[in-house]
Amino acid sequence: MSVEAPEKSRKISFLDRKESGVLHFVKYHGLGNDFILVDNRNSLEPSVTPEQAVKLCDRNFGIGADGVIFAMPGVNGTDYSMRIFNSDGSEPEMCGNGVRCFARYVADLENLTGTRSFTIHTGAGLIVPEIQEDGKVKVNMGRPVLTAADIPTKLPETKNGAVVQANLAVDGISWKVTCVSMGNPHCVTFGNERSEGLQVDDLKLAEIGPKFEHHQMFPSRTNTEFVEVISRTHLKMRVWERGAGATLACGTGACALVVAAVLEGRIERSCTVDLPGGPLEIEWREDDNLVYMTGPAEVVFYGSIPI
Ligand SMILES: N[C@@H](CCC[C@H](N)C(=O)O)C(=O)O
Repeated sequence: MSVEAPEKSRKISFLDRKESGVLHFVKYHGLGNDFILVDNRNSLEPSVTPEQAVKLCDRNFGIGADGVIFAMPGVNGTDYSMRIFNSDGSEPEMCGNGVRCFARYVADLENLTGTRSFTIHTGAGLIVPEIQEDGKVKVNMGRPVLTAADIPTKLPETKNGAVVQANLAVDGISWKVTCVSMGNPHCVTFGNERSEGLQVDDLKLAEIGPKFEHHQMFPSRTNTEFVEVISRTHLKMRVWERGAGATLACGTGACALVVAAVLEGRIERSCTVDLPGGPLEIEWREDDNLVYMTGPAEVVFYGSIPI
């Protein structure tokens, strides 16, 4: 693997390179949730297989990342399509931190500067990121899905057709969970029968996370957010991601937990979410039911690797 510093003068020539047998990529991160971005604008078929993605994401034997993201041609009139493989090779429908990185990446590929907005086709439908003047990316993340069958979860709907504070038994403890899909499934919990309010720093995430991810109540597995309420406009969370494990941030997860916290009557609709990698601003609008996420996306390095 070769690595190049992200200097402005070298970017264009690097991004234009296309030798066969070599993958040219740019690594980005959104609050430490890191991705290998691949220029796939010439095809709707990913140029990397799920098995290769697992190797590329390996932090000891590969580049190291939480996922591989492909910038593809748009469909149905959109500017681009985005697909992603998790670090275990599975393909999720959406990725919030990834879509912010995607916006910065395509702006770089197309040599665009200043404020820019793109329409992106994803497995979760149309997503619209906008690069702001300060370099942060504000994303229209669409509307949350709350019906059990569509999340999907086998847990019962408990409140107005949504799964709110349902009981989920994990290791003999009953957890209160609210389930939300932001295109991908999320199980959000603020506590269990032993402790009503979580202190998220005390959780043994690597022990408990996989038990939620693979729980029989989640037929497509699930991402799980463990949340501590700091105030009515401030939450703190740790996440166990489907297909990636403990990560430093999850954008769809931050959106899902704000929706869950509003449904549980814990917070206002506009909120700061502290993730291990830093804060995201999330707003769930009452008038049109859309969720907006604002946060950073940064280049880590440019690289090439034989494939
Ligand atoms: N980190 C992402 C979510 C990535 C997909 C997730 N692991 C899944 O399988 O659903 C985010 O920022 O949203």
